[in-house]
Amino acid sequence: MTAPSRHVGGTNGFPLSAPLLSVENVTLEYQVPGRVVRATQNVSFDVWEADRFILLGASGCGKSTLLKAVGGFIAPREGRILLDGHPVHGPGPDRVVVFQEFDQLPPWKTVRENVAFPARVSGHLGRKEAAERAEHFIEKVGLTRFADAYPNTLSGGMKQRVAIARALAMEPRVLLMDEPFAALDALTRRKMQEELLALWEEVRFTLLFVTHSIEEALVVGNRIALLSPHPGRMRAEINSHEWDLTSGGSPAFQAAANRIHGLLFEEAGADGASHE
Ligand SMILES: Nc1ncnc2c1ncn2[C@@H]1O[C@H](COP(=O)(O)OP(=O)(O)OP(=O)(O)O)[C@@H](O)[C@H]1O
Repeated sequence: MTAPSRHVGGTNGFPLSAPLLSVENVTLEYQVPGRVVRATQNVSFDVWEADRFILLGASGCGKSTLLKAVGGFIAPREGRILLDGHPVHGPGPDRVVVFQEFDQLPPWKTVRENVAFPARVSGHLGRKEAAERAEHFIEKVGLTRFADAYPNTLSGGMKQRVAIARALAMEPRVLLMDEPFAALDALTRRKMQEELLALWEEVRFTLLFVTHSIEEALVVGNRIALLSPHPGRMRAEINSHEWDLTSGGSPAFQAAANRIHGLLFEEAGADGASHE
């Protein structure tokens, strides 16, 4: 396993600041009739402010379950999750999730209402302030012309833009994204990755992003946790800040993708028995 990267500095090599989010030895399980399904085992990672941290792994390695646990929807069987040093005990507006599904927006609300309402409730804002914040983020995702439209009149990509604007307008401590672009066509997916990175450049939010695409992980993330399945365990953690949307197809990018593929599948397969 590669050494976990740390935001280190100073002369003694200690982290400059405490992590925003700490996942410490987290084991997650589902109780189903007659048995327990262990989704993750002993998973640990730290996310610092303004990180774009990726959970990458094959289907069933527990990525979504980890995201749900950080969201506070599932309690760890073992281990703990800390946000700003405090244990997570349930959902809260400091952690907002953007899902893959296009139906995550209430269809009876316009784009403007979809973005303003949660911001108003979570931020305890007045109507005017919430409306201003909504306008700001609707503009950031390029949907000003559609502010009065209803979700059913928008494309899949536009709905995801609304979901992102809605989440950012709530100003969460960490934005959780569960394969947000996986249901989009390849061109729209790439465009959305571009837009997300441009938004990050501007807003510098902290992102925890789930994907099973190695390429997407490399371009969207600055750090990547590789998980092996059944149950999900940390296989490795790597830095990926050197890659962006212009890197795709270069020999070095391809080599990085191949290396990750090897870490996820070939090496895991070779010694898989010791991880079960
Ligand atoms: N509600 C549930 N009840 C029982 N088992 C579940 C439930 N949700 C997920 N699991 C199991 O937990 C494990 C991890 O699932 P999870 O959805 O977190 O994986 P994932 O890496 O996100 O997969 P995918 O990429 O396919 O979405 C799997 O074995 C899955 O079958």
